[in-house]
Amino acid sequence: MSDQVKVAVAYHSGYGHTEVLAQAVAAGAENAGAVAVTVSVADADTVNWDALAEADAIIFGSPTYMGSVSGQFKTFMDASSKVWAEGGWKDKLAAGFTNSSSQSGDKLNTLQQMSIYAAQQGMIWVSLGIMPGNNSSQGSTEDLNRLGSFLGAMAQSNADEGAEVTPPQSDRDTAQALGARVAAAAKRWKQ
Ligand SMILES: Cc1cc2nc3c(=O)[nH]c(=O)nc-3n(C[C@H](O)[C@H](O)[C@H](O)COP(=O)(O)O)c2cc1C
Repeated sequence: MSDQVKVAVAYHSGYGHTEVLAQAVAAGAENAGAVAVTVSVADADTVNWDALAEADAIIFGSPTYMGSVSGQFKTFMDASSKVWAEGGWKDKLAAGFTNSSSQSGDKLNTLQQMSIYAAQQGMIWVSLGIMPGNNSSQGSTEDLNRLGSFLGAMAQSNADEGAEVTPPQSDRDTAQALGARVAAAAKRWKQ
């Protein structure tokens, strides 16, 4: 067995904003020494299940649509019931990120959904591990974790702007930090 940690980022993105974050998460994992791969789950029939099976950690990403994961992400979750039946992802690390247009937008529900899903799969949930930013007179929207999440990484994309502009750099950096944290945790977990 190779010592190098493998991190897979399993994500759906309808309009590209969450995809930018998926790439940031993967970059963060790679910067921390892991091999990272992004796996689109937009079409449950063509998901790269092998890449997910080979990973030491899977980081889930979905936009928040109607206060929960997107329909496509939920279809992927349901399609993974075969993996669940076989305990295929048991003891892998898991984490999550989400993005929506409102500051809250009920993103917490999406991360909770992902963490319960990971628990059902017998996975071990890794939190964001960054103190809340932008919550004092000294804070700013440029802070890491500017939306103050603990369970996973949250991002906010203005509804009238494309993924080349929004979410802002602070959210991309927060996603990158999540990828690095999971890669480091997976390295320790693997020893
Ligand atoms: C069907 C639908 C439902 C949405 N529901 C929410 C929501 O509950 N809360 C919110 O803040 N934004 C909501 N949005 C906005 C998206 O979360 C936002 O546009 C996000 O950046 C889309 O990410 P994507 O480009 O990766 O699909 C919704 C958008 C769509 C299309």
